[in-house]
Formats: sequence, C-alpha cells, structure tokens
Amino acid sequence: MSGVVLVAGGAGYVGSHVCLALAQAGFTPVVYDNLSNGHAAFVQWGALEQGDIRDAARLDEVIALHKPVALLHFAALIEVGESIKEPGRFYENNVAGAVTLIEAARRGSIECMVFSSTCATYGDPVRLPMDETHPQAPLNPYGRSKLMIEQALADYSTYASFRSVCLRYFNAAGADEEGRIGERHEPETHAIPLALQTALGQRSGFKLFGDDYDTRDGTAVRDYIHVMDLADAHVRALKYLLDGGQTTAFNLGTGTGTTVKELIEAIQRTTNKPFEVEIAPRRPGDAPCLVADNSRAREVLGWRPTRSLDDIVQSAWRWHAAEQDRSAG
Ligand SMILES: NC(=O)c1ccc[n+]([C@@H]2O[C@H](COP(=O)([O-])OP(=O)(O)OC[C@H]3O[C@@H](n4cnc5c(N)ncnc54)[C@H](O)[C@@H]3O)[C@@H](O)[C@H]2O)c1
Ligand SMILES: O=c1ccn([C@@H]2O[C@H](COP(=O)(O)OP(=O)(O)O[C@H]3O[C@H](CO)[C@@H](O)[C@H](O)[C@H]3O)[C@@H](O)[C@H]2O)c(=O)[nH]1
Repeated sequence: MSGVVLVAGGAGYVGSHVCLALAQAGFTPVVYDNLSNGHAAFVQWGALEQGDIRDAARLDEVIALHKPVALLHFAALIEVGESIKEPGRFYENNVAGAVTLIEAARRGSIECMVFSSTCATYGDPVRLPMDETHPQAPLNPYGRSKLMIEQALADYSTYASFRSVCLRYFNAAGADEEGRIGERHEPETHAIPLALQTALGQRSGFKLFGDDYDTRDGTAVRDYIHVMDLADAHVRALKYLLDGGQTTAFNLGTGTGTTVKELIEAIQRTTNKPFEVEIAPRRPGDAPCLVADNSRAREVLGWRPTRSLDDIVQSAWRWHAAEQDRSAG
C-alpha cells in the first residue's frame, strides 16, 4: 500500500517515529504541526507544513495541495498536571482543534483517521490487565479531552461514514534505534527521560513519586511500550482502515507491568551511572497500576510488541547521551 497521509502533530515524539515507520512501509507522510511542542528537525521523512489544527483555512489549503488518503492525528497538549491547572486550553486545543481537523478532513474527502488516545481514558483500574471494554472514567481534563474525541469519532462513524481507529497507548518510551529522533518534551515530566537526564548529571536527583502503593515493591506499575512498536501498530491500523476496516479501538501496551523501582534499576544497569533516588509523596492523579490487555491488537492487526524494557532504555539512553553531546558541541 502507498499514498500520502496527513500526520497532524508529526513533529512531536510519537508522531515523528510513526513518520519513520510510514516511510519504511511505502507511505508518504506530510506533517502538519504548529511546532508549539514539536521540532522541525524531527521531520525527516516527508514535507513539513506549518499550521495549527484550529486553523480551518490553512488545513483546507494543505489538504487541497497534498490530497492525503488518510489522517493520523497526534497533535495535542499532553501534560496531565497542566490540564488540571488550565483545563480550558485542553478543551480548546485537544477537543475543538480535533473537531476542526476532522471537519477539514471530511471537506477534503478523507474518509478515515487514526487517533492517538491513551490509557488515561480508563482512569482507576477496576480490573487488570485492562482490555478495551474496561470502563472509561478519566481522572483529569487531559484524559477527558481524549475520551471526548473518542466519543465524537464514534458518532462520526455512525452518522457520517467517517471511520477511525483509536489507539490507546500505555507508556510510550524509547527512541529510534538509529538515534535520528527521540523523546524531547519541554518541560519533561516522564520518568524515563528524567532518570536518564539525572544519570547524565543534568539533574541533581530523581524523585520517585510514592513507595506506599499496594504493588510488589510499593511503587507504581506501568506498561512501557517501545515507540517503534507503537509506530508499527499505526502502520497496521492505517492499512486496516484503508482496507475498509470498521471503527474500533486498540490498546497498545506489552501486557507486562514494571514498577518504578524496577525501571530505575534497569536504567542504572544500562547507563552504569548510579544516581540519587529520593522517595517523594505520590503524584496527584497517578494510578497505582496500569497494564494493557493487548489481545485485540494482536488478533485484529496481527501486531506484536517485539522490543523489551532493556531495548527501550538502551535506545533512549543513546538518544539522550547524543543530545547532551550535540548541545555541548
Ligand atoms: N507520550 C506518551 O506517553 C503518550 C501516551 C498516550 C497518548 N499520547 C498521545 O500521543 C500524541 C503524541 O504525544 P507525544 O508524546 O508525541 O507529544 P508531543 O508533544 O511530542 O507531540 C505533539 C505534537 O503536536 C503538536 N501540536 C500540539 N497542538 C497543536 C496544534 N494546535 N496544531 C498543530 N500542532 C499541534 C506539537 O507541536 C507536537 O509536535 C498526543 O496526542 C498524546 O496525547 C502520548
Ligand atoms: O519524576 C518522576 C516521573 C514519574 N514518576 C513515576 O513514574 C511512573 C510513570 O510516569 P510518567 O512517565 O510520567 O508516565 P504516566 O504518568 O504513567 O503517563 C501518563 O502520561 C501520559 C502523558 O504524557 C499519558 O498520555 C499517559 O496515558 C499517562 O498514563 C508513574 O508512576 C510516576 O509517578 C516518578 O516516580 N518520578
């Protein structure tokens, strides 16, 4: 399969890795990004069209120019803490922006889209691992903004023949194995980059948020999934839709949980640089344990995560160490 695909938010962390996988699979990604949190240097596998998803006229222009066959939508504000402080920005960008984008796609005769959703739409687990039928009760405006678009997409499918796949990522992590792109969020709030920056001496210590959870070592459990495994799932979801597949959602996680302590051990082993870990209070809004049941993506998309936690940490370490060298040079 081939064709031009519009990648909204493709200059960001996950979107740029998906562009790499799309190009490897024979597609032509065109990135549409306002560069608010993205990086022009991450756009290496197709054109960059600068623009905002809330700008209908600019979207019409770009879609008319490139005539994409499908849309992949990553463009969003992503920081949970910020969403609690400024919910309106999240509803404006992630909800109103997504609707503007979907409407532009429909005007441009695009019939389907892949949407970046999140396990944060589930909220506190009522059973583990979580499958796609798990109740969705987000704990914060970020998660709710994503759930609202999932619900809008269900209506677009039922009433407007606009099909979609919602991909509910668990914890995206790691980097392109060749070190061309990686995770660069500003400010950074994710555990792996923060710990690696601590190992590099860029931060004085790592704060571990809570060691009093009801888990095997008291620290929170997450399902870390390699960003290139995520990218592979996007290519499969796109092909599924282009083959006429119906609207649905898939969990993207490995099915294996890792505690924060285990994660820090893996990072110290790989980097061989011990660093100080301070036990801090729980971070508000954090669930004790989030682990995916990924059976549906395995069965319907034929997807299998192939990279381990060590692969995640090693690829991320290479990227962060090279970033440090780049900024020093
Ligand atoms: N990183 C994770 O662990 C994770 C987990 C679950 C879901 N997600 C979802 O995946 C997607 C990508 O996340 P990421 O980590 O790559 O984030 P990111 O911030 O690196 O990428 C988001 C991109 O969207 C762009 N963008 C934001 N608002 C825009 C707008 N109004 N118009 C145009 N471009 C805009 C940013 O400039 C950035 O390039 C997001 O939708 C996020 O909610 C991420
Ligand atoms: O300095 C830190 C940072 C994180 N953690 C812990 O490490 C784990 C992972 O945290 P993080 O990397 O911040 O990811 P999550 O908060 O698990 O991921 C959320 O954040 C994403 C937004 O980027 C959402 O999309 C995901 O769905 C959502 O689960 C959690 O238990 C945190 O409490 C620490 O102990 N210290």
